[in-house]
Amino acid sequence: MGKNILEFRHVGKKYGDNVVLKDISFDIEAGKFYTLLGPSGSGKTTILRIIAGFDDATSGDVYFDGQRINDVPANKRQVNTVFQDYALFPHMNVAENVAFGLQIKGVDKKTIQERVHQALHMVRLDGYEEREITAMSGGQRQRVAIARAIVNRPKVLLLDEALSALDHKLRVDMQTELRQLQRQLGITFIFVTHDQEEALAMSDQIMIINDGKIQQTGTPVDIYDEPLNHFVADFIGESNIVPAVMKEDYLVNINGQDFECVDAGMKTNERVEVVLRPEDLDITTPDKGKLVATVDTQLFRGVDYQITAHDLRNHEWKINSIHKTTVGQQVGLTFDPEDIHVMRYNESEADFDARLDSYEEEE
Ligand SMILES: Nc1ncnc2c1ncn2[C@@H]1O[C@H](COP(=O)(O)OP(=O)(O)OP(=O)(O)O)[C@@H](O)[C@H]1O
Repeated sequence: MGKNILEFRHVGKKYGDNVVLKDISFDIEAGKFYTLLGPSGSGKTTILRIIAGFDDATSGDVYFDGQRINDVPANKRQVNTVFQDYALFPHMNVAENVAFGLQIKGVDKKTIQERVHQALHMVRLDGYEEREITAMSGGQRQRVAIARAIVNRPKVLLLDEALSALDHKLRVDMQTELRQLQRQLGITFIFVTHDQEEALAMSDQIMIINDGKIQQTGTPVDIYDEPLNHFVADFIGESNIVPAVMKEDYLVNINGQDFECVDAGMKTNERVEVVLRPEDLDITTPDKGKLVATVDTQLFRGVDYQITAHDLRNHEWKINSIHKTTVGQQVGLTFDPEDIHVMRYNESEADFDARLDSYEEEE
């Protein structure tokens, strides 16, 4: 484990009666690329604002490099922010925009010039010093905004939906660039997005937030393969999420049938949810399938077919397969027991039983 640059301990935030963050604790390791991922209104920007010092936590403690910083003003923190709209000064040229923060701090002219030069070089904008902001493209403005933030040599760079104003192609290019820049600079990036593909592609660690609570923190692979709860499994990628009951440590009853699974440490008769990703399911003949289903839709996607099918209990399954089917065809669904991911069920038992009942009644 590396050193923590930032720690939240039981941080809560309220605006009036509106509870926006609920007892949030996490550690941010120095030099890594973190992504805060969650739906609109989940509290991502609020976390960034508390880190930057633009907003106060209502309760709890925030530590930066081991020091409590709740009362340290924004301009005294070693943190810079790249905003969604970049917030550049339109009446200044590129170099003046990047130099602004250093001028405010009273840094001497020669040093400013050197550092502006360096910062523009880092974002591959050498030679653009005199260019007016209004004569720069969206992607170039994005780079100026990043240069303006890194020129201060912050220990942590916060990026709030920093790529969302760019078109798709440029956005994908910038994802690679940002990732390279972070490695080159070796500073901690905390990137906010509601785009899961962006989060999976860029991050060392993803923190999934919903409803003011951290739902799960982990590497992209952890989050995708081992979601902790229904929200995470549903939010990241496509999933089949099915209520099920544990029979033994390694046996789970799905849809009235027992399936071997990896021992996930659940109790016998525990109510669980099972996640099977569409790419983990495949199509075979009905006699060879673990489940029998009827194809409802099929979409050709170049590399494979995206298929939906309903089983004998009328439950819908999403399958990605290289095997072509026809709508209305009866097929078998296969999967490898190792790909069954079992999750603890967080809702009340009554809710679960109602869901299981309705599922079984569909027969
Ligand atoms: N200054 C404020 N006063 C009152 N409520 C606020 C204030 N700022 C944010 N909120 C509320 O706090 C909640 C979380 O907002 P926040 O901006 O952190 O969400 P977010 O996850 O960043 O969303 P988005 O992806 O839409 O930017 C929202 O319900 C929002 O309405």
